[in-house]
Amino acid sequence: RESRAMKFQRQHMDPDGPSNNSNYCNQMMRRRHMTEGWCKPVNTFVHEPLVDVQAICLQGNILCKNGKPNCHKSSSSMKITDCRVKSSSEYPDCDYQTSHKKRHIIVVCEGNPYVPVHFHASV
Ligand SMILES: Nc1ncnc2c1ncn2[C@@H]1O[C@H](C(=O)NS(=O)(=O)C[C@H]2[C@@H](O)[C@H](n3ccc(=O)[nH]c3=O)O[C@@H]2CO)[C@@H](O)[C@H]1O
Repeated sequence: RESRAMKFQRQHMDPDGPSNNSNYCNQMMRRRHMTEGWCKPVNTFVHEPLVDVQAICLQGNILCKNGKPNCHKSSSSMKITDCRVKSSSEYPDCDYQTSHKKRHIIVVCEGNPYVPVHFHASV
């Protein structure tokens, strides 16, 4: 059974990325198993060391949009890639728009150790 922390890493961590091609999302969304059963509509990959992303849980504690208190915003901006499914995309041929950005990210942290378990948003 995959832990929530490991699921976060599978879905959102790519420290060595991105390969600078427009097909990055199409490759990575498949490789990380987010195109099975459906094309996950939106997914962000973070191109920073895992320890830096884990450290966010000790940084800016903010209220989540759903009112829960366990969101944390990175103190610095981070290299990310937003993958957004194209309106023309038809399962199982999931086709994504790839957008490389530099943003502060907001993650949900939980558990002991207190680590990222969900990607909330980027700002
Ligand atoms: N405070 C909390 N405390 C504890 N748990 C909390 C809390 N809040 C949510 N969960 C839980 O998280 C789970 C989950 O899957 N949340 S999710 O919003 O749908 C994930 C989004 C994210 O994967 C992706 N996305 C989205 C935007 C973006 O820029 N980049 C990007 O990648 O799209 C997904 C859908 O938006 C769900 O079980 C919910 O109950």
